[in-house]
Amino acid sequence: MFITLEGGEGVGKSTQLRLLADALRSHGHDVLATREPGGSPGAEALRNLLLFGDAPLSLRAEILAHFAARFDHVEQVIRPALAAGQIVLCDRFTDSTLAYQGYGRADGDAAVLELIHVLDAQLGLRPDRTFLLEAPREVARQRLAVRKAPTDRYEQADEAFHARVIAGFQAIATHDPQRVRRIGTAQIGVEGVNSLIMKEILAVLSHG
Ligand SMILES: Nc1ncnc2c1ncn2[C@@H]1O[C@H](COP(=O)(O)OP(=O)(O)OP(=O)(O)O)[C@@H](O)[C@H]1O
Ligand SMILES: Cc1cn([C@H]2C[C@H](O)[C@@H](COP(=O)(O)O)O2)c(=O)[nH]c1=O
Repeated sequence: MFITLEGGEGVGKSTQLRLLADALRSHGHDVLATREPGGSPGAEALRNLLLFGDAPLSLRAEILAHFAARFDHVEQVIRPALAAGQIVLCDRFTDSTLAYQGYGRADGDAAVLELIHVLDAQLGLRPDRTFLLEAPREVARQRLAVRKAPTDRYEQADEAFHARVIAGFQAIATHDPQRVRRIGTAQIGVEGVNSLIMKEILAVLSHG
């Protein structure tokens, strides 16, 4: 089973990934928790370039770099883990490229979305479930302000960019409601979000 967590910065993806991995392990499952961009040595090197490199890439170069990282991660880490029967939990996947590059940078430009879909089709791996965590941007910004992590290129982008990213995620969820579950995180707290996601994952594991 391949599960992804998606959403803007500060909505709680990394927190939920850790809690889900612990909860699934306590139910006896073998779990791989991973992230994008990154998750394999080559992809982590590309993450550093994409998030903290001095030279910003042109849009299509940036998309290809995200997919270069993704192909390496899928081929070297995710597929072998799935083949070994592990549940794979991934913090971000192709939906983030659609939201950040396709909507955030390209404002939904059809040719750019098509490029991303073509690369994704070559990848040939779709998540069984995606949990789209959501919070008003102001709430997410306040959470990030207390978190001590270095600020990356995307976090530094202006509010109009982040508004397009959030609208992009909403469009993805609207087009694929069977796969993508939207969860508002502003009101229900970390544990509440975790139990909603666990309930759904356990249902999928028992009924398919
Ligand atoms: N449901 C929640 N309610 C309140 N605070 C939360 C909730 N979920 C996460 N947080 C807090 O918000 C901060 C950001 O959470 P986290 O790092 O998990 O977000 P993220 O989506 O992974 O962010 P990024 O994409 O920037 O890595 C953390 O300090 C975390 O403890
Ligand atoms: C996979 C992917 C990620 N991004 C952006 C989104 C975030 O701003 C960073 C990753 O940081 P995080 O703290 O690990 O969430 O990268 C992107 O723009 N495109 C992508 O495909």
